[in-house]
Amino acid sequence: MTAVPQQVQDTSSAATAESPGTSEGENFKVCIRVRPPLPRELDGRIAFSECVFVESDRSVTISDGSMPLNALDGTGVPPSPSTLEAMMHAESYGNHRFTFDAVYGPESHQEDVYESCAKPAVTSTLAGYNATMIAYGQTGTGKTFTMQGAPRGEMRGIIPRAIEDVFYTIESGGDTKGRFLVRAAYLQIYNEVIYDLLKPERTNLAIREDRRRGVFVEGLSEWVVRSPEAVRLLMDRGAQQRATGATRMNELSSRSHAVFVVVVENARGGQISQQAHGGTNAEDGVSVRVGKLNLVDLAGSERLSLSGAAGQRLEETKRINASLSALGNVISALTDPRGRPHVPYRDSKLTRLLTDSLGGNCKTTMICHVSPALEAFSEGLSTLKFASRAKQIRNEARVNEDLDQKAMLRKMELELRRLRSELSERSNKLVDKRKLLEVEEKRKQAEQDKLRAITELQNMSREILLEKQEKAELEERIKSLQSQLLVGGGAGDQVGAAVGSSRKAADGASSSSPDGGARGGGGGTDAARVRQLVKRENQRVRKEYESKLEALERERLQTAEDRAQIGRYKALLLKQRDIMIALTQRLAERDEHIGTLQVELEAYDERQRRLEDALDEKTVALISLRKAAIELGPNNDLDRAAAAAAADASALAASSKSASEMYRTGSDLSLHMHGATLVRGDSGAEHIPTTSSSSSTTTTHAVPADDGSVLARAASLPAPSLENSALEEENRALKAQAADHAKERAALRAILENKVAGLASNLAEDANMLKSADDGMDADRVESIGREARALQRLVAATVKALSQVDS
Ligand SMILES: Nc1ncnc2c1ncn2[C@@H]1O[C@H](COP(=O)(O)OP(=O)(O)OP(=O)(O)O)[C@@H](O)[C@H]1O
Repeated sequence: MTAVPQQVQDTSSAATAESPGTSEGENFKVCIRVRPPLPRELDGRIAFSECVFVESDRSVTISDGSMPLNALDGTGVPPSPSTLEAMMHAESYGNHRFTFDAVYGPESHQEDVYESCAKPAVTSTLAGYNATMIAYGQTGTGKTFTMQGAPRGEMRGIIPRAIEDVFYTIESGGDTKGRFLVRAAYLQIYNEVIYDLLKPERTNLAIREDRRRGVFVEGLSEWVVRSPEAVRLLMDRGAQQRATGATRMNELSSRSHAVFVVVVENARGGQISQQAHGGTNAEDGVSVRVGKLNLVDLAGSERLSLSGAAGQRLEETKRINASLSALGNVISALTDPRGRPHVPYRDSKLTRLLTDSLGGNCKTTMICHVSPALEAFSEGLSTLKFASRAKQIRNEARVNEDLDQKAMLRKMELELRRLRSELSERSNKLVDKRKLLEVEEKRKQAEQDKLRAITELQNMSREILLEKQEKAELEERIKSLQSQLLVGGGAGDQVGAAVGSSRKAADGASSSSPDGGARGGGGGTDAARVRQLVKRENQRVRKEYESKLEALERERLQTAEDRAQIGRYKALLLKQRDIMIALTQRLAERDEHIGTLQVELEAYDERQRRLEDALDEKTVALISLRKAAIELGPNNDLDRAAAAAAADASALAASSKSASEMYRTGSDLSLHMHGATLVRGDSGAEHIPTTSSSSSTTTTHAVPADDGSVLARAASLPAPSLENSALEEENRALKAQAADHAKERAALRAILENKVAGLASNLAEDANMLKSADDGMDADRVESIGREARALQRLVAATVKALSQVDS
């Protein structure tokens, strides 16, 4: 092997300048992970050629293959300064060796990476530190694999393992003490815009900074989680929202920087108490530590010339490269050997968000990923140089005490405490209310008992009073009896004897007391007698009272019976009143009917009168004709015709008059039927017997013009035959008129008969009804209505009879 200048740049001296034990060096760790070759690299057109060689768990060499890797191996000769200088200007070829906090080769396991690289930072968050894990590297080098990996199993990445560890550590209670609250948030920076991956509607979020919270994303949703499973669900949800796309180097390339944030609050010491005014009491020995773990999966850098990206993909790549370049600038500024000039955190959202993680209050671990393939030599070398530079960053990590007492855990505990106290207060109130109700119930019961007792007492005292009164009455009676006995006033021989012996006994005892007999030794018998007397008297009085009570009871029953009877009478009276009202209505209707009939009758009379007048005039004319006929000679036709006409007229007049009178004097049962019966003679002519004086009267009447014409015609008859035929003609007309009249009369009679019969039957019904309901009714009134009805019935019968006679 020819001697060639060593082109190995060994950064180990710079990277490990600080001993691992010092805090600042510990706070910013840089690890390298080399992924295994992918199938596409192994099976590609160009045979796979390796360029990254892991030499130990802390050192790695990258070689473009232009010289043997082991060229310096075994020489142990450090490069001369001139050689180093030459190397610095020949960065893109040759062999480069780097030393870091840890180097993981292609065969490294997820668990190893987590345990040695991530775990210390993760557990430090439980102690109140900020910790950040940043996966850096070219696209397709395994950043997402390291951070997320598979959700379950051996391939689980740092994030799921970190979450599990957080909960495991809390639950196992090892070094951790107190109460914990774990919250999670998930965001992505895509095209320099911040998105909330757990609330996709929240976009374009702003980064803010304040003294208490440091740098934070305003409006980013935080989710309280109680188990690794809950966190896994959040991660899955967020991963679905994350921007990915296929690139030449990676089929599922992350096109955004993703940050999964876990905040752990730990309250230690005494309980958080709430002051009366609602604030917290800082003096109660409670300390709340707030640790924040940022798990950052950066989008991969990509050479535009190689990516072949265009359009949106090109824009994404540019933005990704720009933000990664800003990250490089921040790191350069932070590691500037001239000191710490302006650090351009604000040049990108990524660096702004990672302000604390880069040179601030944080325990940061950067895992830089490289591809083993020679084709990625240039990017790999660039990554290693970047990592080497970052390794010089110094962070100052300190425990975050929640001095302002605004930690969410504190707030939640206070809220919990407040709610608990409210609950207990309400429960107490409820109990109080229940007690109050019970007491109230008891009070009511007691009041009722008291009232009942008072009533009973009143009853008892009333009874006692009565008893006392009775007793006093009895005593009074006894006294009066005794006084009677003392004076010996005829109260019976037995009593007199008893008292007499009592007095004797009293005298013997030289006692002047009225009841001395009972007290004295010899008065024992007297006292017994008196008692017997009193007993008897008592019995008598009792009997007397009992009989009085019975009498009173009887009286009470009688009164009740009377009252019931009165009620019945009252009901009957009401019924009778209703019947009277109905009857009065019927009578009024009947009066109305009678009035109508009266009017009809009067009309008929009027017509009758006119007919009679006409007949009278005819009669006069006939008489004149008769005279003329007599003068002409016997048995002439004119004479016969005149006689027949006179008879006819006379009959008609009589008939009219009788009918008229019959109706006018309808109430008179001894109705006279004037007029005559029409008799048909053998000759066929009608014969009218002249029974009326009017028929033979010779009185002359003023003849009206029409009827006068008949007379005039008769008087001026040229021959008797002509006269006769005229008269016969007229006679026939009169007969026809009479027949019409008779028909009319018959019809009128039928109507009248029906109406009168109806009225009569109504009256009969009324009378019957009255009879059946005359219980307690005025007897005179009933009788008078009955009489009226009977009279009407008789009147009707007579009328009907008379009419029948007229007809026959
Ligand atoms: N250590 C590893 N062991 C096995 N396979 C790995 C490892 N690292 C990466 N891979 C595989 O390499 C491919 C690319 O990995 P990954 O997507 O994690 O890269 P990346 O750096 O996140 O890419 P990008 O920046 O484009 O998102 C995946 O198929 C992944 O499974």
